[in-house]
Amino acid sequence: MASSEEDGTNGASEAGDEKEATGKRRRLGFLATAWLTFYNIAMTAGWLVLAIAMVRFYMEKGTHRGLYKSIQKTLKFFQTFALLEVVHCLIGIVPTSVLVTGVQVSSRIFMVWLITHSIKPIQNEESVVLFLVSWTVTEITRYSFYTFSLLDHLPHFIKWARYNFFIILYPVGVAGELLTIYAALPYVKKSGMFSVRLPNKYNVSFDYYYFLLITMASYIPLFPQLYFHMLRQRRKVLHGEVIVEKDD
Ligand SMILES: CCCCCCCCCCCCC[C@@H](O)CC(=O)SCCNC(=O)CCNC(=O)[C@H](O)C(C)(C)COP(=O)(O)OP(=O)(O)OC[C@H]1O[C@@H](n2cnc3c(N)ncnc32)[C@H](O)[C@@H]1OP(=O)(O)O
Repeated sequence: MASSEEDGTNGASEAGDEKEATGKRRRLGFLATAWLTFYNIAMTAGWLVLAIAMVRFYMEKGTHRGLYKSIQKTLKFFQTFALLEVVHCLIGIVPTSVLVTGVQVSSRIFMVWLITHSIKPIQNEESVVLFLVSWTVTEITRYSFYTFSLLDHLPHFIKWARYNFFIILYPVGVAGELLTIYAALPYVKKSGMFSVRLPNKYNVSFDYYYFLLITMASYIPLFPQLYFHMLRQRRKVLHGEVIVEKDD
């Protein structure tokens, strides 16, 4: 964890940040900046709507049962819209790796469409709330961070939150996702859904149950890479490591 001294800014680094932001806008061009600003504002608003809907639901009903059903349309829309993030990387308007973004976005799309949407009996699992809450807090922070950065008015708290909340929210979200997939396994095995059995005219077989087991196992090598990527970003942004390297 960073100390407040490490996280705080001083005059020199603030001036550096400002110069860097202006440089970034110039590099991006007007159209890309305008699009990203619109995209980030829309996504912040979308996830804020989701947060408000979840809090209102819980306050009115006093239970998490039925929560997923009540927010699913908004969730599906905004999480699917996030596929554009892969496009942003591919066309080079954001400097993030296509692979890192691809893994992050595809795992979310997979959770939304191929797990929670498709397997109705698991929609009331507590683990669904776990990943919904951690995704929502993360995305409100992340998209507002990008928006304020593009507008050159980044409050320190948003920057701090972007590069600290994930330390807890990432493992919590991953735990929620894995527990939800785990809860889905018996239903998938019993129903044989999305599976293709032999014999068939194409002579191929696919077992969704084993696919889910492999997917769960793939979190072991993939999640640490995303987590360490974020830790590196945190060191760069909050501790100014790259700025020091550039000055050298
Ligand atoms: C088909 C089945 C697939 C199954 C796969 C199974 C394996 C899955 C394993 C992985 C599990 C992940 C689970 C996950 O869903 C759980 C959660 O999310 S829980 C909640 C907590 N989550 C997080 O904290 C997520 C953190 N992730 C991210 O932030 C991003 O998605 C990530 C791509 C990982 C990192 O983002 P990035 O590299 O972009 O970091 P930065 O924010 O520091 O940005 C770098 C620079 O890019 C600029 N940028 C990026 N996006 C924008 C934008 N939209 N608008 C403007 N600018 C943008 C940013 O400003 C930085 O620029 P610079 O360096 O110049 O300052």
